[in-house]
Amino acid sequence: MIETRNLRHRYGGDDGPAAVDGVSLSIADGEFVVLAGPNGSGKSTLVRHFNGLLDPDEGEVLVDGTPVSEDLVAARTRVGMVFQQPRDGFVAATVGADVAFGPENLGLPREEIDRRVGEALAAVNMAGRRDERIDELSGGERERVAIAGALAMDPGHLVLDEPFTGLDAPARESVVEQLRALRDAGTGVVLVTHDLRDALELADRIVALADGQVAVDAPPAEVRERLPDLGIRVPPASERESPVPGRESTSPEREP
Ligand SMILES: Nc1ncnc2c1ncn2[C@@H]1O[C@H](COP(=O)(O)OP(=O)(O)OP(=O)(O)O)[C@@H](O)[C@H]1O
Repeated sequence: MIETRNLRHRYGGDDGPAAVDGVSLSIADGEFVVLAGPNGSGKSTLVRHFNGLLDPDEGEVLVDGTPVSEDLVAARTRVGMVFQQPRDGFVAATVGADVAFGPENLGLPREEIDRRVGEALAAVNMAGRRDERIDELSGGERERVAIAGALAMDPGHLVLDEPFTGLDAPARESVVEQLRALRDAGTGVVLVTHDLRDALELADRIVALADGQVAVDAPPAEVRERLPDLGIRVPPASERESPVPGRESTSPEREP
């Protein structure tokens, strides 16, 4: 369980505007939450509190009932993060070495590290590719390696911040499939996006931010009509129900 209680975050000291402005949320184990909202609404700032990458100015964040500030290691073990455009986020040259980095830092025995790396790569359809160089992979494959790196920590919740940015339609579809499989295996997922094309049918719940506050928090079916008013693109029903890979490769609202 991830909980925020009246969480407030200001960049630039006490006088700065609140990027996250009094957010109270509970995310249950195994829940698939899509965190939506227009550019600058506070999504990335909010999720960076889930494992202590940022400190609250007010309020608190708890993971499994323990304040993140009291046990940073527990929060980071329990909540895995995959950042936007992971191109710069890799720490090793090869797939296997990169995915092993987190478990190695936990000080786990070599056999356990190997087991975790194998399972994590299998979960993202990258089994047998440990020795490949990351700089020779496609964007979608890199994204999957980044997800595997987070999975190797055996997290209860996986947080992905705009994982579809820069991916073409087949690569997006592949990442969506991995997320669906994770959800079905019981891993909680928090998917940050301002574009719901790929996400709506996966979500148990949509949380939409506006100006750092929760504007909507409800199951997808209940919120569809309200999202466009918040600047959130909602796919037409036909697009959601029968996605055709390759049909669209750009979105006017996607970031450059
Ligand atoms: N490091 C920073 N320093 C100062 N202000 C920041 C910083 N990071 C974000 N902000 C500001 O905080 C607000 C929320 O930004 P945040 O990145 O959390 O929003 P977001 O919803 O994730 O946006 P996007 O969809 O563009 O990624 C914005 O006004 C942004 O300009």
